[in-house]
Amino acid sequence: MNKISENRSFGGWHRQYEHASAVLDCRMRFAVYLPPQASVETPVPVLYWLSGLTCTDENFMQKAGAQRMAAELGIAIVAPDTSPRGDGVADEDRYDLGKGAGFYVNATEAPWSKHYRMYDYVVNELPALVEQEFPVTRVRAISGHSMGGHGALTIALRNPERYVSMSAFSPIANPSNCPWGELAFTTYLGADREVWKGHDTVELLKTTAARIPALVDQGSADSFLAEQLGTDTLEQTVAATDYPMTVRRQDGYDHSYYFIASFIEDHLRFHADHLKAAQ
Ligand SMILES: N[C@@H](CCC(=O)N[C@@H](CSC=O)C(=O)NCC(=O)O)C(=O)O
Repeated sequence: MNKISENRSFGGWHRQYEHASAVLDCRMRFAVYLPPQASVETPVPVLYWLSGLTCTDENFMQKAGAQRMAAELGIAIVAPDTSPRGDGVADEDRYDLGKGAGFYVNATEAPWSKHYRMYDYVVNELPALVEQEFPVTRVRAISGHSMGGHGALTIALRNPERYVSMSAFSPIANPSNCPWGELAFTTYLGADREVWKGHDTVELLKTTAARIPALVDQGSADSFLAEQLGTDTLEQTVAATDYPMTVRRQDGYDHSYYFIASFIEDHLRFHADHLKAAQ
């Protein structure tokens, strides 16, 4: 693992690292924010942040403005990249498939299955590395935006023993029934819609017995809301299953990081309550 940048921030440190990923079979970059409290004597819990289409580890760290509150609350934040990278990695000449669009699944279809295993990377390989290299505990929460909101919710719902809380901004909540999700799942997972259900928040909510506290924010002026995100279906499913998920509609907000920056404090405080209770 190589450190490739570091910046002091609110008394803590923002750092970027590059490492060889065995799971993805390529070199990967991720970012970590370590709050001032983090030390070997006082390890801190971790919030994993999964970004959306076209993003790298940098979008959230540079635009969300999360560091001040993470420093105050004593939470580390880890932001991985959104797909495998490198010259030998399969790609498509479009923004919603291939590099920058890993959809947090393990691809089973050629040529994608060689590198596109973002589910295993986020669930297992990256936390193992983070917990070995940094002064953090094994108490984790997970959040994300859009494609990353889909990733955060589905990964937590599939692994309730690994996360104390989950949240999302503008998640792709029902990817089996929207153009982004149908394209990605057909391409990475094949045509069997039963397989897709294992990576679809709405479908997972219908069958899970676990109850992970959850917060979702959705802007009313989001240009992707009608066609891609499935928020109405999410709300109906939460009500029908009595799932402990708060879905907030935020008037006039769009899909951008201006929206995320406006409400990230609420999400960090929400996660901090659950992370501290589990320490
Ligand atoms: N057509 C756009 C789409 C890219 C986009 O809007 N990406 C969002 C996430 S969308 C769902 O996963 C994003 O977070 N962009 C990065 C940012 O910093 O805002 C395009 O290609 O521009």
